[in-house]
Formats: sequence, structure tokens, C-alpha cells
Amino acid sequence: MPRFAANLTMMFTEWPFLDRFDAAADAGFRAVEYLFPYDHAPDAVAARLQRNGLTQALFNMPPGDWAAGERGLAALPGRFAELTAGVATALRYAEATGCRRLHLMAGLADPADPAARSRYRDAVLHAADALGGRGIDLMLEPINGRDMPGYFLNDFAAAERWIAGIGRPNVRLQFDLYHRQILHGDVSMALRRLIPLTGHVQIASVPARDEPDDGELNWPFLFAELDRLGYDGFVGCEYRPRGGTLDGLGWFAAHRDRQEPAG
Ligand SMILES: O=C(O)[C@@H](O)C(=O)CO
Ligand SMILES: [Mg+2]
Repeated sequence: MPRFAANLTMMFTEWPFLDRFDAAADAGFRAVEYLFPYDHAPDAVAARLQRNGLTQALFNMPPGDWAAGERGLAALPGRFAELTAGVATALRYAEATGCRRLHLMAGLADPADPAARSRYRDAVLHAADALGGRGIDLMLEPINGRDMPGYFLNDFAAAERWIAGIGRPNVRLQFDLYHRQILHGDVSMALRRLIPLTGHVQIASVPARDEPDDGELNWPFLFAELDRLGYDGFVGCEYRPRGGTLDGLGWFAAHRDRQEPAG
């Protein structure tokens, strides 16, 4: 049975951010993820997790100026000092929340540009070593160019090559089925091949990016496939509900009572 994590950036947005933890727990989730916690103090986030018995599955390191359109710093020449400061900030939040996985966003850069490639390598190595010392895994996620035009890491084979080339055991793939389907299709065979590299899975319907109960992908088959593959990590529900979050949780009913409490 997949262990689902509610994505509090996209789900439960009817509530203010900190109240989304309570709402997700009331709906039966035992884990949460989100893009960024940085508008709130680490202790405030940790308190919400604790009082609801929730596990923090994942969050992203600081991405640069998100409001201005930046989508990560790792491949951006000239931003290394900001990147290392961001890694340190993320680690403070990871420590407070007990989070074992952090996603490093690559940024908007040409994946063939030698300067961007060299900076990306340095950034991933720096982050991997900083996290590795604390027993935390570093996630690299290929993202499709329709949602994020110009994103550096826009291909699953490239992500696989980066992970192999970096050669650190704590650098893992963030396998978002939504991006995989848009970029390449062949979702099940890719899962079978890449599950040993995968540290985190995310889901949303394709093409609408809403509840995993519709669209191009066969969700009951894919959830069973994750079980058949022995995947025991989290499955982040990174979707925008069609209407109210609670109204759209019909797909979750069959899973709700079998979610494991935080351990
Ligand atoms: O798929 C996504 O968009 C996210 O997982 C992310 O981290 C960046 O937006
Ligand atoms: Mg994702």
C-alpha cells in the first residue's frame, strides 16, 4: 500500500499554510510534503507535525527568487554562495522537522551549456555532502518544459546520468509520474528500471494535474505496480484539486485506513 504524503502547497489551500497540517491529518494523511516552508519558523512547522503525528516526507531547498520566476539556483553560474546558504537554511528546517529528503531545484539554464553543467555538478556535490553528513537524501527531479519552460533538468535519462556521474549514494531520483508521462510516457517500464535510484515519488493526473483518479494514467495499476516493485518510500500527492480538496479525496478512501502512522 503506497504511503501517501499530502502536498500542502497544492492541496488544502482552503486553509492558511500552518492549518493545512491539521486538515491533512484530519483527512487521514500520515505524511506531508510541500515546496517551501521558509515563511514560517522551523519550530512552528515542527509543532504542527508533532501535534498531528505527521511525518515530513520532503520539501525543497530555497529556489532563489521564486516570485520573480527563478526555479532553483544549482545550475546558475554566479549564485554559488546563495546556494550554499540555502542548503544550510534547508538543513535547519530538516533538523527541526525530522525530514530525511530534500529536493534541490536546478534552475532555468541550458542543459548543454558547459558553465551551467559545471556549476550544477559543483552544487549537487556540495549539497549531497552537506546532507549526507546528516543522513539525508538529496533529490533531483526532472520537470517537464510545458510547466517549467527552460528548466535545466528536463529529461529522465539526463537525471539518471547525473546521479551516476555524481556518484554519491544519497543522491536519488524524485520520480514524478506526471512529469514522466508528459516528457516520455512509458511510465511503468521506467518505474521498473529506475525504482532502485528512486528516493521519492509524486503523482497527479495527466494532463490536468488534478486528482489521481482520471486522465491518461491507470492509477489502480500504478499504485499496485509500486507495491509489486517493493517501493516503500512516500508518494507525494502533488496535484491541484478540481474543486474542494476534501471533495476530491474519493480516490484516497480505499487507502486512508491503511496509512502508517509516523514512526
Ligand atoms: O513537480 C514539481 O513541480 C515539484 O515537485 C517541484 O519541486 C518544483 O515545482
Ligand atoms: Mg514534482
